[in-house]
Amino acid sequence: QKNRNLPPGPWNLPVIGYLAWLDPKSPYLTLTNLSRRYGPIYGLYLGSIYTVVVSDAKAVKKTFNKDAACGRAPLHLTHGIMKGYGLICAEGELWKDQRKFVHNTLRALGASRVGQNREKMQNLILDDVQELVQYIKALGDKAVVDPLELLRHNLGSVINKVVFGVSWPRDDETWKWLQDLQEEGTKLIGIAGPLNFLPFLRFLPKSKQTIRFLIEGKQKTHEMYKKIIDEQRELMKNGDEVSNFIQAFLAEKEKRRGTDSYNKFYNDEQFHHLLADIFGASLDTTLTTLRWYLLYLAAHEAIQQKIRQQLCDILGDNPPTLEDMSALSLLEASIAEVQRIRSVVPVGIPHGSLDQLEIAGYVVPKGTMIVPLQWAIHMNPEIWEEPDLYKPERFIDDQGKFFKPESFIPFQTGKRMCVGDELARMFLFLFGATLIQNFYISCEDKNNIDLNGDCGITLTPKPHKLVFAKL
Ligand code: HEM
Repeated sequence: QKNRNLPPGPWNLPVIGYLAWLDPKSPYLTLTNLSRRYGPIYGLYLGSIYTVVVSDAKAVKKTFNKDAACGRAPLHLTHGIMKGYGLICAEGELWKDQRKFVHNTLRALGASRVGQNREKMQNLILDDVQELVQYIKALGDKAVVDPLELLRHNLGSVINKVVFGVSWPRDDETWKWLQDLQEEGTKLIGIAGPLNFLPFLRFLPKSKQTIRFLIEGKQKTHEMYKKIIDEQRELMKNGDEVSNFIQAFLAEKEKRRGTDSYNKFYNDEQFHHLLADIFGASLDTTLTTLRWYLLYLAAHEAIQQKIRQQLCDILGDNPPTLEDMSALSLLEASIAEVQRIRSVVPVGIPHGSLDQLEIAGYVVPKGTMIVPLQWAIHMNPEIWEEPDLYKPERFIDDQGKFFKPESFIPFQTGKRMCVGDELARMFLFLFGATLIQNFYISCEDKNNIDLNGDCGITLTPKPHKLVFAKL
């Protein structure tokens, strides 16, 4: 290692590397412990894949700003199953083109800090927020519910409108099927982790079954997309302004007619993978963050009351709007603090090196998986005093304003940072503020509040119920 100037790291077994010692339920904890021992940049083998783990926010930023670090890790999931299509798994020219297209489309649809469609997007979200509030109120003065299904329907409903231009009722069969598939798929991707690193596991019957489920699920959703795309194509004939992702893609494809990119980047295969990526990347992450947020509010009733007081002082009885965001510093801070204390992607979304590159003086070879270890960064006691405590005031400056410390990277940083961060901020703010304004939220069993998560592709709260008491 010294001769090749690789980062330090633990001893690895042949073939399986460090996988034998990785806690399968909480791999982020094993990796965090190693970072305390070997430092903020260390290397190890996960199966056959050489991996560099970075647990320093500055180093993540510097690294992920380099073109050579903008690839995806050489995993079976990204390269074998998704075949490099879509956005999350794409690389090179395809990634650059589609990233720009997705970024511009989100802005044009109103998911941006400024612009005329911001209010349109806000109203689209608020419609579903209000529907959720009415639904919970109809369940009784003190509704005891698992927030998972409620939030998934209404968050998903906004996302369906933005991505597909479709709005399904709560009990629609296609919508239920899509949600179940998404949940099962996410679970299996988590379980299929070792498949990514140990190619020979793919030949075991159990693994074959998992891979078949993922591939069949993908094919079935793509079939469904085809029908929705045809409907949207018809609607576009009215000549109205583009109002969702499908229409934006069709319009962009038309613009590219006669150029190389028409077939290369705007083909059906890419289209379907891209739709699945936007849907999956936005629903899972915002849903999980909101679930954690409500659970933490229920477990910290005094903090919840302080946030409600600020809402009342600033808004009175008016519903929240995005204009109010900067004045509601405690609300913003309490959301950020939950994103810190329960990173929804605790090991981060890994990158892959497209070329040899330098990270903090070490030389990292081409084809390395680079892990931005969010958990270690967000729970580092040298940066965050008493990191295990929920303290929204960490994100409030001397003037009482919300601020983001450099070591806070739930959306990661650099050239490949989450493209939907603004949309996520809108979702979390509008759903969070409205629910606190309308309900007193508490835990069903106050003596048994479990704030530990289950780790698949995301870190999710364990199944739980909350009490929503009407205010
Ligand atoms: C709280 C909510 C969210 C969190 C915590 C989150 C987090 C992340 C992270 C950590 C990445 C990896 C960035 C990297 O590779 O460096 C990512 C990528 C991505 N996110 Fe999000 N995200 C959220 C919401 C959304 C939403 C609402 C959208 C909707 C458009 C979205 C779309 C994407 C896409 C398409 C990528 C892939 C970008 C690329 O590979 O270039 N995300 N997200």
